[in-house]
Formats: sequence, structure tokens, C-alpha cells
Amino acid sequence: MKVAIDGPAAAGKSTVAKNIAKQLSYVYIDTGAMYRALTLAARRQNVNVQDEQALAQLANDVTISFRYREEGQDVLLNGDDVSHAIRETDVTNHVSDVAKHPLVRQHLVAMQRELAEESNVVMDGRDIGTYVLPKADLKVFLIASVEERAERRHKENQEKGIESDLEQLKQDIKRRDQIDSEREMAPLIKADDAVEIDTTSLSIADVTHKILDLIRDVNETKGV
Ligand SMILES: Nc1ncnc2c1ncn2[C@@H]1O[C@H](COP(=O)(O)OP(=O)(O)O)[C@@H](O)[C@H]1O
Ligand SMILES: Nc1ccn([C@@H]2O[C@H](COP(=O)(O)OP(=O)(O)O)[C@@H](O)[C@H]2O)c(=O)n1
Repeated sequence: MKVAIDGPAAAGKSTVAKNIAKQLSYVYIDTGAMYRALTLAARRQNVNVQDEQALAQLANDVTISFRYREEGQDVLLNGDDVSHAIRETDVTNHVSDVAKHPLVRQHLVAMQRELAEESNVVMDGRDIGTYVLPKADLKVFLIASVEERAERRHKENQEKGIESDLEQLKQDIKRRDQIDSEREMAPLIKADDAVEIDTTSLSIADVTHKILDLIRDVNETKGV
């Protein structure tokens, strides 16, 4: 079973993907974390985020991996735990510029497809249903109003001790969604066969249950 969850920033993708992975013992693959880890490496090594060749070289040189734990997972850059560092504002504000380059995407998508060879996976991102796993058994596209998404991320930042200004956050999310939607290669767009869920006034539990129901339906159709 391959489940693809796509959607704009802070729509709730990773939260529900983690819940589903936990409940069904699926492997969770956070593709955004991979673009973030490469962005962190670029910022640390002063690689210009507009320089596609230099970023492609960097993607070749670094090792990005996941370490799975009982409770969640860590993101590793060259073996170091960067799970917190990749959520910092500087990375967030540069990641879409890094992710728009085709050579960068080719490299990370190859890794993502390899990781997806595990038997049951739930993978979240922007192009999973359209490009990374076009034959996924279930595709979900999560959306929510930009105000709601900014509020959610603001609250999350405050809880994590990351400096956060609600109005600025809303502008940053809009900018990132725009770059992600307008890029040439594998832009953020709903796959024709994806189920869209507007989470604006749904709880995390509501969204998780809806997707678990959809997975059950797919399994029944397949006779699993
Ligand atoms: N349906 C929901 N209602 C309220 N808060 C939510 C909901 N879904 C997610 N959140 C919260 O919003 C924030 C962003 O969610 P996240 O899963 O990181 O989004 P994404 O992976 O799409 O960027 C998190 O703090 C999460 O706890
Ligand atoms: N499959 C993916 C996943 C993320 N990304 C890029 O990586 C960025 C960070 O993704 P994320 O899922 O961690 O972002 P949040 O929505 O959690 O803030 C996105 O804004 C995209 O620019 C992508 O291009 N393709």
C-alpha cells in the first residue's frame, strides 16, 4: 500500500501522515524534510540557493537519511541529527528556492522512490501523487485557508521556541506556496485522482479518521 499526501504548507500533512503510519505500522517518509536538509547544508556552506549546479553537486556530496524511533523519526545530515535545525525560519524561507531546481529534484526524487520500495508507506510532500508515486494506491490532497495554516504554524513555532510573527508567517507561507505552485518541474498541484480534504475546520483526529477510512476502502476493493 502506497499512500500519497500532498498539499500546501502547514495544511496538516505530516501530522496526519505520522498518525496513519503509527496506527497501521506503515513507514512514514517526509519528503519536505529532505529538501529542508539540503537547504540547511546549502546555507551552512554558503551555497547560493539560485545556483542549480552547485546545489546538485551538494546533493551528491551530502548524505540525507532518516533514523526511525519508537516515537517518530530523526532527520540526519551526514549522520548528524538536524531534525530541529531544518525547521528554523532561515531554512523555511529558502527551501522553495532550492526545491525549484530540476537537478535537485531529480536527485531527491530518486531517493524517495527507493525509500518507497518498502512494503507499506505513507509519503507526504508536494508532488507525491503527481510525480514521485503516480501509481499510489491512495492520493490525498489536504488544503486549508491560508489564515488557518498561518495560525497553526504560529502556534507550533511558539511551542517549539521558534521566533514567529503571525502576519509575516502568512506572507512567507503565501510566497512559498506560490514558488511551489509555479515552478516548472513537478509543481504543487492536486493529482486528478486525488481526494481533496479541506481541513480548515476539521480536527487532526477528524482528518486522520477520514484518511484511515479511505485506506480501508482501498484495501476492501483490493480484497486485502
Ligand atoms: N486539522 C488540524 N487542526 C488543527 N491543527 C492542525 C491540524 N492539522 C495539523 N495541525 C497543526 O498544524 C501545524 C502544521 O501541521 P503539519 O502537519 O506540520 O503541516 P504540513 O506537514 O502540511 O506542513 C502542526 O502544529 C499541527 O499540529
Ligand atoms: N515533495 C516535496 C516536498 C517538499 N518540497 C519543498 O520543500 C518545502 C518544505 O516542505 P515541508 O513539507 O517540510 O514544508 P511545511 O509545509 O511542513 O512547512 C516546500 O515548501 C517545497 O518547496 C517539494 O518541493 N516537494
